[in-house]
Amino acid sequence: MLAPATSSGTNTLRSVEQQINQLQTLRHRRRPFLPFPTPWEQAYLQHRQQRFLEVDFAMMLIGMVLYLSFAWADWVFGGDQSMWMIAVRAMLTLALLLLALHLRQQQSARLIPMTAIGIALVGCSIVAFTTQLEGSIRFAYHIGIIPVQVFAMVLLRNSVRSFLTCSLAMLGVYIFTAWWLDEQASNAVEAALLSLRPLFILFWLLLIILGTYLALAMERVSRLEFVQNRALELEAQRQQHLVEQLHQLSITDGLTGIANRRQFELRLQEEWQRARRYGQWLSLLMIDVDDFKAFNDTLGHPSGDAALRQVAAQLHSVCQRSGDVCARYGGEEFVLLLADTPAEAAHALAERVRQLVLALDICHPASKRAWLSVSVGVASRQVDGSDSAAALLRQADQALYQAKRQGRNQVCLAASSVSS
Ligand SMILES: Nc1nc2c(ncn2[C@@H]2O[C@H](COP(=O)(O)OP(=O)(O)OP(=O)(O)O)[C@@H](O)[C@H]2O)c(=O)[nH]1
Repeated sequence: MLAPATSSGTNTLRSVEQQINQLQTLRHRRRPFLPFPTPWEQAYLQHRQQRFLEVDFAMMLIGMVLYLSFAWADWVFGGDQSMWMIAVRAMLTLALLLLALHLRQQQSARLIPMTAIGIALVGCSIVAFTTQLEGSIRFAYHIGIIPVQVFAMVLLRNSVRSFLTCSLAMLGVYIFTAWWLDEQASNAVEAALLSLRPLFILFWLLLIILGTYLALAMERVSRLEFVQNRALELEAQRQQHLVEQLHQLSITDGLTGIANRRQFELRLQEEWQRARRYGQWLSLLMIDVDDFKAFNDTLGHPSGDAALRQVAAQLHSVCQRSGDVCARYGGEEFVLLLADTPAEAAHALAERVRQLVLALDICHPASKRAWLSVSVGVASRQVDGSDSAAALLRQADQALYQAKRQGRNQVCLAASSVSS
């Protein structure tokens, strides 16, 4: 029967519509940050990853090359400390490169948080270098933290959380180190530079505030774009479900849930053509409920409807093969189209159908048999170019008429079926 398929389609449609409504609510939220429910958050991270992966990865490589290239400064100004500073630079760059390559290959959504950790480590390494250097040159290393902060602004532009965590971690380490070491100036220039440190921290803070604002705006745009794309995808799914449902409705009988006459006529033409191509047998059973007007008149139309549904279910149960079609032809008349089935097999099946309906034990007070029964007309032919599907239908109808004339509750095989 077609009805259950339609109801599962309705459930899917409802779930798609619920998601569209949820997305609409999200879209109209005024808050600067747009968090998603967990499954969508995962999908969003994946989407962001795919969109920016290549461009961000190139930027990371540039950052690593720049960081490593400053080994020359360690070599020239590092004095006794130069070797370990270069070693730290090289090892950190190598570790970050391997990690970035791995996460890129995995298409992992952790690339952004890992980038934040990597940038924070680079920043901390520069703070560590400043603690080891002697003389005024160490203040050039202090300034070196600013390009790192700018890289954080660029690479973490779509993730406020990662940007803030990374930036505040670097600033925190810097302030803590400055306070803990309590550096002393050895000349007037150093004293002037040390007195400028609060200003430096203030500039840095301004940079972080600016970066946070940019990241919030960029992330919001990126999330809204994701919501919009998802809504479009779901809308396309909704349209497709609606078209499928409409199609199902157009080929289904509303009362019984089996195929309707329209669908039967289409399938009859298809099966007729197929049988003609392969020279196969095609059989048609026309089934009519006996004395149904009297049934309705005595038990009422609702009981008549219920009886028709039960009969349809029995008929449907005998259609086992994919080429078989069970349809309501109209009123209390049904048809079974049996592909690749010769006359004897069709006759046997028709007899089974008749008995199955009797076995329903539906009481029919106005019938002389006392139980609801059907008459069946059977027409079969081995299809060639000499005849038409309409002729097969006519023959089945004539056989049904004969079954009615002979007293109902019986099966009649069309004469033409035997001679074929
Ligand atoms: N309850 C109900 N009755 C229907 C439906 N479609 C057709 N009928 C009734 O089926 C009856 C068919 O009556 P007839 O064509 O006179 O045939 P019959 O009484 O079955 O007599 P025979 O076919 O000669 O045995 C009519 O009373 C229709 O109203 C339906 O969907 N529901």
